[in-house]
Amino acid sequence: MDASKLIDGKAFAQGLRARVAAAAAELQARHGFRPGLAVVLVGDDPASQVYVRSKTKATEEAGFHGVEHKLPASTTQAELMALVARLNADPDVHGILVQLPLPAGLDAAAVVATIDPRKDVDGLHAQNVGALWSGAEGLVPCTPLGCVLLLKDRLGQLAGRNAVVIGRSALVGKPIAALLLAENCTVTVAHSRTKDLPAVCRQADILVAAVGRAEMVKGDWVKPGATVIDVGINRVPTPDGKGRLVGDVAFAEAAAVASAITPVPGGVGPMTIACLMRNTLTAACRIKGVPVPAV
Ligand SMILES: NC(=O)C1=CN([C@@H]2O[C@H](COP(=O)(O)OP(=O)(O)OC[C@H]3O[C@@H](n4cnc5c(N)ncnc54)[C@H](OP(=O)(O)O)[C@@H]3O)[C@@H](O)[C@H]2O)C=CC1
Ligand SMILES: Nc1nc(=O)c2c([nH]1)NC[C@@H]1CN(c3ccc(C(=O)N[C@@H](CCC(=O)O)C(=O)O)cc3)C=[N+]21
Repeated sequence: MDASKLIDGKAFAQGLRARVAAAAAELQARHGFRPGLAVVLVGDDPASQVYVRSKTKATEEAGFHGVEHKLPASTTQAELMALVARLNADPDVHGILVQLPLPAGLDAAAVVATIDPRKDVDGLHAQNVGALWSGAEGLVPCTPLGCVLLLKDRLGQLAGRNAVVIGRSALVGKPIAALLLAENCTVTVAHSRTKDLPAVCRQADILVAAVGRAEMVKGDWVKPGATVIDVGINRVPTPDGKGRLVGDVAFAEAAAVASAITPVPGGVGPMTIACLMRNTLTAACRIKGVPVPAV
C-alpha cells in the first residue's frame, strides 16, 4: 500500500494533545485553574479498563486534574446517580465521563440524564444532542469529533460530498451523521436493516464504518478514490492467544481501492482520547467564563 494513503490518527492526536496541554498551561498561568476530568468505570470489563487507563494517562500528560472512580459491578443505580450528583457539584471537575456500556441492570440513559450538560464531555445528554442537531453551542461526542477533524485535515472542504455512515448508535453513528450534515455533506445512515449495503457503500465519497463487526466492509464496497474512516475496534483471536485489534473494514483490500484510509489501531481510537481532552478544556473554560482557546 502507498503510505501516503494512510490517515495517521495517532500522529494527529499527539499534536492535538500537545496543543491542549499548552492551552491548559496558559489557563493555569493566567486564570489559576486546571481543567478537571472525572472518569467513572463500573464493573471490570478488561477492554474498558484499557481505555480508562489511556484516558487517565492522557489527563495527566495534559496537566489536567484527573479523578478515576472504579465501582464494583454490584453498584446500584442510586449509588451511581449519587456519585454523578457529587461530581456535578464538585468545582474541580469540569468533565464527567461514565464509561459505557454499564453492567446489566443499570440504566445508562438515566445516568446520562443526571450529568450536568455543561460537564457532559461525551456529548450524550439530550441537551447536547439537541444542540448538535440544531447547530447550537454544546459538547460534541469525542469519537465523531475525531473522525471529522481527520476528514477535514485530509480533504479540506467536505461540502457536497456523498457520505455513508454505517451504524446509528447514539455515541458514534448518529453524531457522525449530524457533524457531516453540518459540513454540508449529503449523508446516508446505513444500519442492520439496510438493503444491499455494499451498493449503498459504493456511492460514498466518504465511508465511515461504526458497526462493531470485524472486517465486514470489503474492498469491493469501496468506491475508487473514496476516503474511509474505520471506527471499529474488534479484538480477534490469534494462534498465540493474545488476540489483535482489527477494524470494521478489511484494511488491505479497502486500502487498495481508497485514496485515504484510517488504520486500526492508530486511527480513530487515539483521536477519541485527544478529543476528550479537548472537550474537557472547552467545558472548563465555559464553566469558568473564560474564552475557549482554539486548539
Ligand atoms: N475508535 C473509538 O474510539 C471507538 C470505537 N468504537 C467501536 O465502534 C464500533 C461501533 O460502536 P457503537 O456504535 O458503540 O456500536 P453499537 O453496537 O451501539 O452500534 C452498532 C451499529 O451497527 C449496526 N449494525 C450491526 N450489524 C450490522 C450489519 N451487519 N450491517 C449493517 N449495520 C450493522 C447496528 O444497526 P442497528 O441499529 O440496526 O442495530 C448499529 O446501528 C465498535 O466496534 C466499537 O468498539 C466505539 C466507540 C469509540
Ligand atoms: N462513555 C463512553 N465514551 C467513549 O468514548 C467510549 C465508551 N464509553 N466506551 C467504549 C468506547 C471505546 N472507546 C475507545 C477509546 C480509545 C480507543 C483507543 O485508543 N484505541 C487504540 C488502541 C488501544 C488498544 O491497543 O487497545 C487505537 O485504536 O489505536 C479505543 C476505543 C471509547 N469509548
